[in-house]
Amino acid sequence: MTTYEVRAALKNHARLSQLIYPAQQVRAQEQAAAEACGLSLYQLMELAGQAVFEHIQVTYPDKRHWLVCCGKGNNGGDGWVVARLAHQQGLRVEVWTLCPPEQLRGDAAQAYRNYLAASGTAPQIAAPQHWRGELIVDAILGNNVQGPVREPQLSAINWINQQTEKVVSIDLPSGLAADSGATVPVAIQADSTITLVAHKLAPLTGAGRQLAGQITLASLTIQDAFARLAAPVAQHFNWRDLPILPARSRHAHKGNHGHLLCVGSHRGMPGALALSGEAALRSGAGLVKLDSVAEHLPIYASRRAEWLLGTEQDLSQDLSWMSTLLLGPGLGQSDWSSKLFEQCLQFITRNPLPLLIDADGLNLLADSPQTLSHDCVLTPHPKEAARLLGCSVAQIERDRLQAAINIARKYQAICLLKGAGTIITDGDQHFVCAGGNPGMAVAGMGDVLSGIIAGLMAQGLTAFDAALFGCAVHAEAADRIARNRGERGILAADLFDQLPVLINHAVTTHTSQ
Ligand SMILES: NC(=O)C1=CN([C@@H]2O[C@H](COP(=O)(O)OP(=O)(O)OC[C@H]3O[C@@H](n4cnc5c(N)ncnc54)[C@H](O)[C@@H]3O)[C@@H](O)[C@H]2O)[C@H](O)CC1
Ligand SMILES: [K+]
Repeated sequence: MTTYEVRAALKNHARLSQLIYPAQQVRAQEQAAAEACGLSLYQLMELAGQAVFEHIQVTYPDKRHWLVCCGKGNNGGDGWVVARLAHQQGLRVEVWTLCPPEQLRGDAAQAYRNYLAASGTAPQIAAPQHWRGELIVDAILGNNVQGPVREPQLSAINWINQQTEKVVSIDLPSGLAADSGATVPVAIQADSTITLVAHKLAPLTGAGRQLAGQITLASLTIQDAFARLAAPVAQHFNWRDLPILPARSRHAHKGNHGHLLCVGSHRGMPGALALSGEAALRSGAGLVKLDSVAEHLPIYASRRAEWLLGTEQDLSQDLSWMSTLLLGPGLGQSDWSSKLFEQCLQFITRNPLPLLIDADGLNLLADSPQTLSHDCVLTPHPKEAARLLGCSVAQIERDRLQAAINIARKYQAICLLKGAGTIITDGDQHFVCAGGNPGMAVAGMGDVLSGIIAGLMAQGLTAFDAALFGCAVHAEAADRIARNRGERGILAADLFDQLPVLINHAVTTHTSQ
């Protein structure tokens, strides 16, 4: 397979709705973008309020008694617009303002005055007592949270999180830091979030994906002007965005599609390497060899005749045979593990070849850090990422993108940081996978992912392209199963049947066009 520019194709076909912007870029450019469209910032706030109001009416048509909680800034201003529109439509709406109205400034003050003129109803300052409504609009904090949430916003967030009614957040769940995803100390748990102007990173990865609920983007009619002015930080993508893989030549033979060597599975852990090895075959790798402890070989031989098999005695010759190395699934951290790890890394250092390090291979790498190459993919989950950076898991989760960038730069490799909204970066270009679901948080899913990516690298995709393609296919496979059978009870091996369909489906779809 010729080297294929998955990354370039994703970037060339990116829609604005897939680009992710730093909050500072949104705040800096939305005014110029609005003015380029003949709009004032206040008119943009009106559009924001209308978008939120219409979203709520469509999503929750039966909810006729709302509480709108407005903060001090323009996120609160959006809330005043929503409250006014709801009042004008005859809904029962109460406003809880965290800022005495006379202290409001700018567009937010204007939105408040328009609300008061339309409703004649003064807002309440204190937390509602014995409130019995149906829906809460979170207009407390938006994309401009600075530092840990202070009072009275903190108490308001905690009060809302204790209610049972539906919660709709404007722009971001209040308290969620737009770019890092930090929630210090707490953020709103929303049922849905209407993201304004452009996507920010936090709701798309890590805890933010849970806090935001269902995300809807409202670009407020300024998307084209905004895209010309602002610089995105990352791109959101999924399986449907993947470019076609080149069809295979008619006279291909198994040697054309890579010699993948999978090293791992210390004594008692045969399953990990089997999952990776099968995923690699299902992803189109030509020859796949498993090197593990001798006692596992009969298990592998009885499970899949297609594999070549070896032990640590064969490792030296197998390293010379291979074109791509997958190191780590089930490897363990024993002396046996360390010996194989060192032998593999020393070989790769002398003979640079595509390499994927996963699982305990990452823990062993963390114990003896060394720079690798951009033809290497590291696939840590947050705990392994913390080991690789020598920090805590909490620090990883407080800024997932920066953590992935730090790993990519420290080890000079592609970093795929697993978790909700997997992040893939080479340290300069950053992608967030939109696919995936909590049903993937089960044993073996990581082994399958590493097998898919290594299988694609064996077929000639670059490390970055294989990580992007493999991550999206892995997530889509699990999402299809979840759509059919629900999220609980998905087994890692269940993905195998989906893999050829998804990889070849891309080929079939595009070749038919
Ligand atoms: N017309 C427009 O500009 C539009 C803005 N949109 C909405 O506005 C927000 C961004 O508004 P901004 O005033 O910049 O910030 P916020 O409303 O998010 O909050 C700032 C506000 O909150 C206080 N604050 C900041 N940090 C903390 C903290 N850690 N604890 C407590 N309070 C905090 C701060 O003092 C300010 O008063 C954006 O999200 C949109 O919702 C729309 O895009 C429409 C056009
Ligand atoms: K909000």
